[in-house]
Amino acid sequence: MAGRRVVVFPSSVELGPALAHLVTSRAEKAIVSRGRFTLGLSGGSLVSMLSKELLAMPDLDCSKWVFGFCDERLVSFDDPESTYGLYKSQFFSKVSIPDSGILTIDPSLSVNECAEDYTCKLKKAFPDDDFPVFDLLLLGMGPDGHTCSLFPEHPLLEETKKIVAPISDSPKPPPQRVTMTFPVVNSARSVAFVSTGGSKAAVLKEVLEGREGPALPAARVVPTNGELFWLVDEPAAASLTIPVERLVSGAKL
Ligand SMILES: O=C1O[C@H](COP(=O)(O)O)[C@@H](O)[C@H](O)[C@H]1O
Repeated sequence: MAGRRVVVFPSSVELGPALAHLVTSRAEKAIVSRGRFTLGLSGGSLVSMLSKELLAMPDLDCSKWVFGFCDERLVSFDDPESTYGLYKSQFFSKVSIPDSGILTIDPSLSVNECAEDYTCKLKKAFPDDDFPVFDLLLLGMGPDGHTCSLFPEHPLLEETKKIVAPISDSPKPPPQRVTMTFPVVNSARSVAFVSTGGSKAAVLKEVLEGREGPALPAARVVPTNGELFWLVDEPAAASLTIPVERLVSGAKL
């Protein structure tokens, strides 16, 4: 697929620093062009890797960064399932970021109200865009091919109008969540999936090489004008037959 880069690293030891370089290089570029860097975060296994690797970057300056969430679980911030709560303890509490730089959900609301409230926050942060155009979205992919909280065969895959959608029947707990929709994901300037471990090998092949039946959610991420990276480790890439890139250690994306 044109414009898609599938980059395979021996392990997360090499992948992590490359991810951090990708984030900070896109941040520098965005701040020069637009005065700020807008970054959408995912949860799951990404949280600890990203937090550790960004904190290891010399001279990390997030004062002009605006963080949003590609999806979020509707639980209180001190619940171990809260993506914001995890980033707060592992990253936000360790760097200087103005409160206005983190766009959080309001977990006290019902799931429908929460999606509406988060839509308003994104519209306010992106007043010029019909769908918010993030500089970079970092995505994960579950073993079922879901990304954000967009799950296989779920009606939300067909959403074309909403910026943020509520979901009350997530097959992966917790059941109540809010998620960015595909129009937002595919409007981003850059999207990077991070996928590691042998448990992702079979689904990664289906997503990147195609499958019979409807495309899995992760395969529907095709930025309209933006760049798309798949950063994966060797165990996740084990079943791939398409050409991939293998960067030498320390190379930048
Ligand atoms: O539930 C979620 O799962 C996906 C994938 O997580 P992973 O642990 O398999 O990497 C994640 O991207 C999403 O943000 C999260 O809510």
